[in-house]
Amino acid sequence: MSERLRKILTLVFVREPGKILLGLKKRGFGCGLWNGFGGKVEKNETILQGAKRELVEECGIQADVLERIGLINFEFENDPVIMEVHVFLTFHYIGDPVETEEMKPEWYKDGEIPFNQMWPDDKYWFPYMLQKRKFEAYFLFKGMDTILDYWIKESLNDCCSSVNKII
Ligand SMILES: COc1nc(N)nc2c1ncn2[C@H]1C[C@H](O)[C@@H](COP(=O)(O)OP(=O)(O)OP(=O)(O)O)O1
Repeated sequence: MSERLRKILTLVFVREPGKILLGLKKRGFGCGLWNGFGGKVEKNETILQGAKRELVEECGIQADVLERIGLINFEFENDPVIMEVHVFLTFHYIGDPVETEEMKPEWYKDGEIPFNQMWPDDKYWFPYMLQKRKFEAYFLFKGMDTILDYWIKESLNDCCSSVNKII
């Protein structure tokens, strides 16, 4: 997998005890689905900087400390690009969530997460993230709705990625 083209993205979850902040994506990739906050890492920024920037841009929340909790590689059938998504978590943040052009934020209780309006992979790895168990995962999609193959393991390497990045 290391020789494939990769798009590097972030995905950030803001937590309160027993609650999680999700955003309804209002445009672009994943439009109409609830998700964490994040996006493409830009040139000249680290993955962590990208994660913090996207959190501010998408819901107005500033988090100085983000814990890297997961790494998910997504592959879409007939698409040569691997999406490498770095998942972060924070309980420490400044500001109240605000609606932006890209996301409509809302708090959900841990037991009331709307998996039927989320990416189909989420129900597999959310339990790790909610329990603060570091994980790595891989999903192969056919279209946007069907998972053809996947694995999850409870561990997370320090190193990030690979050759042939496109960001
Ligand atoms: C395929 O399964 C996915 N599941 C989940 N939960 N999240 C995913 C999946 N695929 C991508 N994502 C995440 C990763 C990012 O946080 C966003 C996509 O970011 P986007 O393409 O919107 O990036 P931006 O830089 O914000 O894009 P624009 O500014 O160009 O709109 O979804």
